[in-house]
Amino acid sequence: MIAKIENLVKRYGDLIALDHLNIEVKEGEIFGLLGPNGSGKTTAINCLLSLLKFDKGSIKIFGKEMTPYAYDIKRNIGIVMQNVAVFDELNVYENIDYFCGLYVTDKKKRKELVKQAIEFVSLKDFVKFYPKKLSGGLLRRLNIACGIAHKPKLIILDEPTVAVDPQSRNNILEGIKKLNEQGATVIYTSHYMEEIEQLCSRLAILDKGQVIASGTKEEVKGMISLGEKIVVETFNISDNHMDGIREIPHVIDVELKENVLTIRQKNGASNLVNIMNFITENAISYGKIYSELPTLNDVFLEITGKELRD
Ligand SMILES: Nc1ncnc2c1ncn2[C@@H]1O[C@H](COP(=O)(O)OP(=O)(O)OP(=O)(O)O)[C@@H](O)[C@H]1O
Repeated sequence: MIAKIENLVKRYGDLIALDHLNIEVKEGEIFGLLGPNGSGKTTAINCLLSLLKFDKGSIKIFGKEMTPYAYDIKRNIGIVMQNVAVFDELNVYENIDYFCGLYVTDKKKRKELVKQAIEFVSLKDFVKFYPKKLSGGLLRRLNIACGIAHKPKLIILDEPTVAVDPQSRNNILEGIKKLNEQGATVIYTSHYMEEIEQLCSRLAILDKGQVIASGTKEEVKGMISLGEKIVVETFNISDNHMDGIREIPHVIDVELKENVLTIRQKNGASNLVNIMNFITENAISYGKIYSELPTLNDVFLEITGKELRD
C-alpha cells in the first residue's frame, strides 16, 4: 500500500469536512477521488500531505507515518495543486529548475530532468516565457512540470484540469497516463466523472466528507440496483409501445427524450435481445441502438439522490 488514510476526521469549527474517511492507494495505480465541489477532496489531500492538521485518524505513506517533518516521504511525492503556484519573476525553464532543485541538487542530473519535464508537457517552445505571458492551459502545464520534474514515486494532482481548454486537458490526461506507465503511482481528484472513468483504475466517491463508494469502476457500478441502459434512437414510438417495454422483465424505467429512448434495467440483467425482439415485432423504426453501463453519476445519484454536478 502506497498511501493509507484511516478514519480521518477533519473539522473546520462546527463543519465536519472529513467524516471518518478511509482510503487505500495501491502501488502502481491511478487512484481517483471523485466528488462534487465541497465534498472534501482538497481537505483530504492537504491532510495527506501534512499541510493541514486533522482531528482524528492516521495517515501512512510508503508504509510510514506521515508528519510535517517526514522529509524522506515528501521527497518522493510530487504535488500539483488546484491553484497554479509558480514564480512570476522566473521564466518557464527557471521555474521548473527551481522546483526540481528543491529535491535534486546535482546540476547535471537536474538539467536532464528539467529537459525531460519540458518535453513531457510540450513546453519546449515556451522555455523563455514568463508565466504572465502563458495561456491558462500552458500555465497549468507549467504547474504540472514543476510538480513532477524530480520524478517522484507518488504524484498527487488536485483538479488539474479545471478551466482548461480541451486540447490542454487531453495533453494533461495523456501525460498523467504516461507518468503512471513510467512507474509513478497517481492520486487524482476531480469532479468530472468522465476524467476519472478515462484515467483511473480504482476510485473513491466522496460526499460530505465520507466515502460513499470505492473500488474498481466495475465494483463501484455493481453497487447500485441500476444495471445496463439500453438506448434506442427511434422515430415512431407510441405511449402503448412504451408501456409494452415497461412490462418486459428487469426493466426499471423507460424515458423518451427528443427521439432517444432510454431503457434502464436492473443490475445483472441483460435485456438487449428482448428489447430488440419487441422493437421488431412492433415494427418500431429505429436508428442507433446500443447498451451502456451505468455512469459514475448514476452511482452518485442512486446513493445520494443528487447529481454529481449540480
Ligand atoms: N479553511 C477552511 N475553513 C472553513 N471551511 C473550509 C475550509 N476549507 C474548506 N472548507 C469547507 O470544507 C468542506 C470541504 O471543502 P474542500 O475544499 O475540501 O472540498 P473539495 O471537494 O475539494 O471542493 P472543491 O472542488 O470546491 O475544492 C467545504 O464545505 C468547504 O466549504
